[in-house]
Amino acid sequence: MVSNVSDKSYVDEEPLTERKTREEKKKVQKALLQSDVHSKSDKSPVTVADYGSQAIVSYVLEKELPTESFLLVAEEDSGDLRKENGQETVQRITELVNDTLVVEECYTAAALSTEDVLRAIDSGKSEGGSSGRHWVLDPIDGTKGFLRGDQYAIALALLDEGKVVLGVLACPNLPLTSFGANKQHSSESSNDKIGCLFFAKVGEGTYMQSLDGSSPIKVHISAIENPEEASFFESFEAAHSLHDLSSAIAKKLGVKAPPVRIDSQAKYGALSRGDGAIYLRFPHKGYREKIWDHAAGSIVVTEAGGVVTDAAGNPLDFSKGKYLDLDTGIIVTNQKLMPSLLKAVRESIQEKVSSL
Ligand SMILES: Nc1ncnc2c1ncn2[C@@H]1O[C@H](COP(=O)(O)OS(=O)(=O)O)[C@@H](OP(=O)(O)O)[C@H]1O
Ligand SMILES: [Mg+2]
Ligand SMILES: [Mg+2]
Ligand SMILES: [Mg+2]
Repeated sequence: MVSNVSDKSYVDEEPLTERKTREEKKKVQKALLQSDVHSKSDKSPVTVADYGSQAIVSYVLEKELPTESFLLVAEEDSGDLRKENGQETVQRITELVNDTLVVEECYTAAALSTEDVLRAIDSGKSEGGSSGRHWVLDPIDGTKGFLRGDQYAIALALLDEGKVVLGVLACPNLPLTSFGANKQHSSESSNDKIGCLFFAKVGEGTYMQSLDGSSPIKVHISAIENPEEASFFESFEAAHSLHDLSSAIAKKLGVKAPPVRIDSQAKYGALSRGDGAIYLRFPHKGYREKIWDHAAGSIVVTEAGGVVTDAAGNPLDFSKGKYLDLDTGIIVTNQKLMPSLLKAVRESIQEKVSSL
């Protein structure tokens, strides 16, 4: 629940002209990106925006933290870009990066070369682990959502000795007020202002502010205790999570509302302010979860009072390198609902197995 919804800077409707400009920008962005989408070896999409975002975050972190030995675990690498047919794409990424850095006045002096950009992307090659400090970055989480003009997030976290101690989640298409069961694609149609930044530091709670810079407010996970009143989030993409298993779990719990399907770690952000009460994620057999898909989101939720575990109730372990080594899936809710959610998950998985 957003604690001070009476704060007018949050709930003011966006003026019509600004909304039109934003919609126009989105259309242009979408058209531009359709022609700049590439397929990675695992067949997932990557765009100039994924590479550009990784280059910028990596470059800025390294500039801002000159005294720290800088280790970054990030999703993208420059392998495909360094191939012969990657030159044109690298050129476009470099233009995008320089145009963006120019807007931030302190970086105007530095026009980056294509090699600087490739190097910045490759700073993200650290493997993570249980010792020292590692930044963890998903430069665009929910690339498919980004391409559809739906939800996506830029997700950055800091691991200290394998534990998440800081998380920042930028959700440019997430409405500032709420994203509930009846607002599945509200970023396209509502008058709400959009663009949220969530941030959490261990022991200090979770805060949200608008991406255009209002003052932060503290947010809290839903306090709902009766599952009949709860709504739940799951992946937009059926290929990323077993929707039929989530639906069986929700039915067993007595959840009445239909699932709210949104892309990316925006689900964790929305959950941290009480938009829904549960997040269920059950990837298809054989998929290995990466730490950059959950590190920032998990601290944003836990610092807001939530609990994040695997399907067996174990906390997520970010100390094992790039991958999360977990049992079956990821579930998130508040402390009150977790015991009954775990029971419903266990029973539904057993029923699924015995029906095979
Ligand atoms: N097969 C499969 N199963 C499970 N998860 C997968 C799978 N393939 C990809 N991914 C990862 O899902 C990330 C997108 O987040 P979500 O799954 O939460 O969003 S959604 O499906 O787009 O709704 C997405 O993150 P990005 O690659 O950053 O977009 C992937 O890391
Ligand atoms: Mg990806
Ligand atoms: Mg991701
Ligand atoms: Mg990504």
